[in-house]
Amino acid sequence: MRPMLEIDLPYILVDGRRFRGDVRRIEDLRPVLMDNLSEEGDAYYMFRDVRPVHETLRYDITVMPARILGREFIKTMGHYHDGPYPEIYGILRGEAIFILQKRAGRDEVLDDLVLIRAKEGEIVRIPPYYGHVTVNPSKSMLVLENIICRKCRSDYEPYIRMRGSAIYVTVDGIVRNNRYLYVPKLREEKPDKGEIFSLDLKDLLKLCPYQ
Ligand SMILES: O=P(O)(O)OC[C@H]1O[C@H](O)[C@H](O)[C@@H](O)[C@@H]1O
Repeated sequence: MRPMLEIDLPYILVDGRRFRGDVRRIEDLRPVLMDNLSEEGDAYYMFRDVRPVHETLRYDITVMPARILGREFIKTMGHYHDGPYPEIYGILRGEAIFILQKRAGRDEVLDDLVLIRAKEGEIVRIPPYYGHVTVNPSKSMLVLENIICRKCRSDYEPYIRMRGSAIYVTVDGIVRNNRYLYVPKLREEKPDKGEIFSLDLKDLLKLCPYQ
């Protein structure tokens, strides 16, 4: 069942419990943005461990108000995981574009690039070894839920070094990031229907391989 959620930034109430989020600022996003920007302010809010799932898994909520940064729609920093950890996202409110990419040995050479458009009531799975960025391409607030293995750490360095993912989602459409040396043809995939709390625990436990 989806959580009862009230948003009063920088706080949220999840099933009646109040949490204060960690804030990702526009200044933090600067190194991964297409355009050079002098703007400042809050970009998005990350609320971690806000509902129990299982001792090995963490459930987070991310709230990203709509905003345009230069020509780009607001997005997450982007990261790879430090091991073979998949991740599952659900869209609680709004619309999202997920950009997934898989490296072929070096940060600047990819062997897969995938775009997934998802809206409220849909699920997106991040496979092991895929880096991922989530964009809010709309005029409304995006609210995401995600479940991830507690052991998993995020590696932001490749996204900072490459100045974001291989493509940017802008008001003029998709723009290629020319810092990448080789990028395969962009594939578009569909999300699944559903909410992550309706998934089987057996399915969710696959998020923590080898335990
Ligand atoms: O870590 P970022 O690229 O900024 O993305 C933001 C989100 O990423 C992960 O999925 C975390 O589990 C979330 O807690 C976080 O809010």
